[in-house]
Amino acid sequence: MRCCNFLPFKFSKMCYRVKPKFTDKKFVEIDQHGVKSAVKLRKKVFALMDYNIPDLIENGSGEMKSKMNLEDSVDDFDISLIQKRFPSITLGSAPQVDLYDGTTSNSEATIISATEGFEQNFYDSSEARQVQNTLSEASWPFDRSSVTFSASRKDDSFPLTSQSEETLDEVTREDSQNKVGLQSQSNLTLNELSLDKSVDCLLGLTKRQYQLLDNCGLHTLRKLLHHFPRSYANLQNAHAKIDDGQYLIFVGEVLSSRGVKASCSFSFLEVIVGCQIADRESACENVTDEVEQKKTIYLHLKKFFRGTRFTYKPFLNSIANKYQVRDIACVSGKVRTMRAKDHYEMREYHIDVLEDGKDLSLCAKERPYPIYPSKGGSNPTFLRDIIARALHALPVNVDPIPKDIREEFGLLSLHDAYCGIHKPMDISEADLARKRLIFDEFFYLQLGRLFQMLEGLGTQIEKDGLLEKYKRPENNTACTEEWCCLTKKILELLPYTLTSSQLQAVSEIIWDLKRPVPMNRLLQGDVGCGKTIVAFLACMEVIGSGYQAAFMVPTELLAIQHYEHLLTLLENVDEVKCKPTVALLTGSTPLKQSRIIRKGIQTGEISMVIGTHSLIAERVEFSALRIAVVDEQHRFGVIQRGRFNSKLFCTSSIPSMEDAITDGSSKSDDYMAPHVLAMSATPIPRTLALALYGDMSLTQITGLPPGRIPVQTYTIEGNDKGFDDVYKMMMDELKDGGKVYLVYPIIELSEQLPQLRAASADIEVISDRFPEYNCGLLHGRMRGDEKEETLRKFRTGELHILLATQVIEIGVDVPDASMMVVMNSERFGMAQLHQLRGRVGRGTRQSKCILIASTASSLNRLKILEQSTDGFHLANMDLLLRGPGDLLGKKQSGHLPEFPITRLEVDGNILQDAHVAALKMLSASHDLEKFPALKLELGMRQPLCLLGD
Ligand SMILES: Nc1ncnc2c1ncn2[C@@H]1O[C@H](COP(=O)(O)OP(=O)(O)OP(=O)(O)O)[C@@H](O)[C@H]1O
Repeated sequence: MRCCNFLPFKFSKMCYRVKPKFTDKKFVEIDQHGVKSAVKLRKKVFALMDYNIPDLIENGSGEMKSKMNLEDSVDDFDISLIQKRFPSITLGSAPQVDLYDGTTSNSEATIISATEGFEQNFYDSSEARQVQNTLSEASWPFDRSSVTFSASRKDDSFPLTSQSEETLDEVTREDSQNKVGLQSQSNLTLNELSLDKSVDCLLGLTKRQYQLLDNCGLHTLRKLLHHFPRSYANLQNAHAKIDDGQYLIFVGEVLSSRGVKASCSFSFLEVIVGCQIADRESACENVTDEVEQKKTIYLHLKKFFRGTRFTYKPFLNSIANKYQVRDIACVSGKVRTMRAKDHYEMREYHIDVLEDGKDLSLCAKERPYPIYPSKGGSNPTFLRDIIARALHALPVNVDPIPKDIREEFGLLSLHDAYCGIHKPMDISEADLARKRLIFDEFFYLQLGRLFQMLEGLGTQIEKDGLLEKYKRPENNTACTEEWCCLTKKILELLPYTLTSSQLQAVSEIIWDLKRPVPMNRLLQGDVGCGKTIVAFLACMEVIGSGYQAAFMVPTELLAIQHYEHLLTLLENVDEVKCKPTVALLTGSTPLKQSRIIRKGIQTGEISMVIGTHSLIAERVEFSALRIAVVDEQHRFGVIQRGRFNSKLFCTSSIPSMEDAITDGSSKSDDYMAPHVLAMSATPIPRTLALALYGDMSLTQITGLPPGRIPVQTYTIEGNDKGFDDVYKMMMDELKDGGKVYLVYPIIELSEQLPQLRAASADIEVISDRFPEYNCGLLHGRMRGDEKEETLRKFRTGELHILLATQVIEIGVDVPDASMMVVMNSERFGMAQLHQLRGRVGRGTRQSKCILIASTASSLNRLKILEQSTDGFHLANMDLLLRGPGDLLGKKQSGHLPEFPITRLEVDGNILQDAHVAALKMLSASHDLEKFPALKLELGMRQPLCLLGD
């Protein structure tokens, strides 16, 4: 066999076997063949095999020993001395610490407290701060002159070794102190502030790497830096037993450092670090031996480079020379056991060379090790390296938020935040960094929305007024005396008195209605708290001032219910000069009638219209629409809600109501978009509401009307015994004069889901079971009039049991319905179940709600409902359990801004800060002209077209 064919064959075989014992033998064979390139080939073998250096040293030829220059190193190196300085080297395996693992903030709190405890025990942080690490490995390709470092960061993760670099650090420190700040923002060059430079500004980035980043969508520094770690491994000091895949931290001596060209386009750096650790195994064998046994382990740190340019000798030498034999280094990362005993490979690692005379205790500190999610096929180690480079390339004064705002809200600078999230010295630093980045996510959202609202206003006074309104929402109420006559009259005629929370809500809304700026308000309240009357009163206020009102609901059933309710309320309103004319407009309204109604709306004869989506149809033209109420607003898209905005009114008043105009504001209010009052009966946590509707004012009705008895909730497993019990309870309730809802997840039986009970299939079963009571069926496939007829019969008592699907979930108000049974209730979300439950307990009767679960295991989640009837509490629980996406449903969560790092369920307080900060900035400069960097950043983050409807 020809030598050139033979050698590759032999090598490939060796590599395949990966048996270090054969290494020497094979080398002898190579030498025997006298191949010129034997040395070269040998390097390739090293590259491709898990070879065993000490074996080579002990068993190998002298030539090899001298080449490797390792013998002395091993002899001289007394790791035990160093290890004595690290009393913390006691821990073994460590679980990975997930940044976002838990569903509550507890996990984060535990991590922090655990770390704090650890730090207290093992080192004095002031000492630790003194240590300087060496230049990180990833820094080699940079143009060092362009790199600046933040001095405000307590520990620099990218410490410098040379004097000149320290001087640079000093300069930067002064620089950062002087430059950043509210007054000086105009001094910053916008170029410097831009995080949106292409990643190709990173020196040393190969074409292939650039391509890779581009493919993953990480084409700018911002994108790259916003690829946040998924979690942090909690680095532990190596103990005797090292397992595959652990993230460990070691201190040891560099035994060798080599840059090896493995092929014409492939090279690698290998640094071998020897570390001494306690030898548990031999200690166990020799129990009488009091002296602790030590053993040396060998870490093979490997880093691979692909590309011809990385195979040149100067490059290989430069990377190898960064680590000198006998350097003491702190190595952290993921270990992989090699075949040879006590040899471990690390491909994902971080190495810091420690300087002489420095306190090494820092190395014993637990250090979070960022773990990145892979993206677009690029591996996490690669991303880690590139991100490290991006951090180096990041100018220190990259922060568009002025210094005084940062100080006021206790925020890190943006530069430090990026360093802190990607290379934290400890978990608390990562946490601070995270706080800053979350702040930014909320801040720009709030800023953008407020900015846009201000832009829509003409005068400075109006702008100041709007900001003032947001700053002091508690002052924004109109007391009852300020209400118009019609509203006051209806208030008097109500068969009940409003609760204080309802009164407050009406006052807030009416205050807003009197402003020249279109209101955009969300009225939230628990099921049955009495939102409808609050909205009606708001409509009356507008009508009483000579304008029109529209009330849009998601279902026809609800529209009819509200219409009838309002007519009853207005029946007694005789003394008022102009009694409002109310119309009902839904998809089922006969064509002729709907034409008449539309005409009435257009001429202004109709002052209020209640209806479904039909109200926002283009053909419906209002004469003077001043308020649009959108009930169950989450059922409508943002666009649909926004449609009302196009219904500007062009005359100042309705002809028939001219006399009623009291506020005299009409003239100036021509061509204004109507006020929008959105209502939600699905309480969503305040944070989520603000995030979703950042541009909306929020009014909450907190209590329930007096005399309500909380609904008793029971969870029961749906087995034979369970159903027997439920039927018995139903019978008792019916005998007692009550009415029962049975709620089903589906209408017809399904072959795919045989465990589900279906409404139409059960009607016979229930009728047979309760022969002396009348049963009715209500579901979404029925015609509008059929549904209405069935509901009417149930309301009047002709029907005693109503088998329904979730069509009854919203708005159905039958006050004397006193019991609800929900079949397969695990199929419903918590908020949905709460809504359903809200259909009972609306009168003075003690009501029950029975949640039947298909399996025992699903009972736990339902038990939360057993314990609480507070919708806000349940919404919070739901948010924690399912996250905002599921809680809001597809339609609405589609409008939730993307929060890459924020968890809305736990980060609510930061949102409040961000809101205040945004108001401050805009108060200082309405158009942000004083803060060009901030304005630029806002434009980058929030393309304004995405913000509005
Ligand atoms: N202050 C009050 N005192 C007594 N009853 C009230 C009061 N306010 C409203 N109600 C009555 O409470 C019932 C529920 O009111 P309403 O339908 O407005 O609630 P809601 O908040 O819209 O509920 P849902 O979210 O279920 O639609 C109605 O029958 C209403 O007449």
